[in-house]
Amino acid sequence: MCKSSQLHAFLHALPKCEHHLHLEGCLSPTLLFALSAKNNIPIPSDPSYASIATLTERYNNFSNLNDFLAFYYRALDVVVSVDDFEMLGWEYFTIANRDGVKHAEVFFDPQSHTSRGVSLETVVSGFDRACKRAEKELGITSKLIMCFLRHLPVQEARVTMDEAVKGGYFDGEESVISALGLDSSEVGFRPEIFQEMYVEAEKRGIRRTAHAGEEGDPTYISGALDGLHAERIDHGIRLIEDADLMDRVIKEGIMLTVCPLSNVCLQVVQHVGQLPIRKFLEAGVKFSLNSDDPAYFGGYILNNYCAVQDAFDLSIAEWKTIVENSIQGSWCDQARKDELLTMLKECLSEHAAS
Ligand SMILES: Nc1ncnc2[nH]cnc12
Ligand SMILES: [Zn+2]
Repeated sequence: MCKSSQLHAFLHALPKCEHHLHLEGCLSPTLLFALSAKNNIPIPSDPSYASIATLTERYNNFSNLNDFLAFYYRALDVVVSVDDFEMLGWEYFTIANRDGVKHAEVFFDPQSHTSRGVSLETVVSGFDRACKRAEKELGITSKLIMCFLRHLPVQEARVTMDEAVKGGYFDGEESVISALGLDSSEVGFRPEIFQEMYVEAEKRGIRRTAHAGEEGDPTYISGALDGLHAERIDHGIRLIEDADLMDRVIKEGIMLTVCPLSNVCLQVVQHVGQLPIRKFLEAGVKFSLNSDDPAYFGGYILNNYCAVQDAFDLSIAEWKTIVENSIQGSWCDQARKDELLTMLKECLSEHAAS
């Protein structure tokens, strides 16, 4: 709940688009223990995994991105079947629906599963089922974004991409996987390393984004733009450190997918008020607000909207800008964007009348 309960209702009602959400980051301690029991796969012996409560407590104390990622990858051992992946995806969509998400472009990390002997087909089939069910039962439209793990050798990304192409999942915006992303440990793993795959994806009509400027300096952002032809930047908050690059991002209309609670949990900033939200709004940098790995970072998208409101006391006009930009920066078709813009207009009128 936000400090202002009237604004909480308004933020709740806004038609949200989420662009930075790792489906694997929705594996809550409760679901981890449930899948461990169901699949008879032991929980790690580390004392942090003694109970749901100790694990939740450990999740409140990440020291940085790599500290978090070790828990994120280890937890995945319990996710093995198509049903498990569907359950994980469905966990996200049901909570996203509660929070007012209408359109979601969600990441998944195939290499974190294929390295354990789980096939790409199993992963994609399960997540795709969750996406289709979300559209049918909740009216949430979605896209799947396949991410390469940048800490692994580039040849392994090549193998993953070849497999996606061979499986018929990766050929144009309308295919099961409609976009490419890049995630995992950032510093030391520059975006340009993955250029070859991004060039091929562009030729295939695949949309492109990359994590950059989360822990890495602004050259990681320019590297993703120049080297990968990224159309969006995930996180990107360190853009604020380079005025010329910021001008370029504004001119080219590149949208950042900002994740406020994630940045606090991973100690990129000490509190949400330190994020350049107001500076981005004043300068005209487009951004959406997102939850990243909500099972680990203490909140889903509405918690992120509320945290920004509590820290910056934004006006209704500023929220209109944020939500409009997040609709326009989505990769859905124009008809869907028009529907979302109409929902936004209705939400604003209702708020004005209240
Ligand atoms: N915040 C994040 N940054 C990089 N890789 C990730 N994988 C899951 N969450 C991530
Ligand atoms: Zn992320």
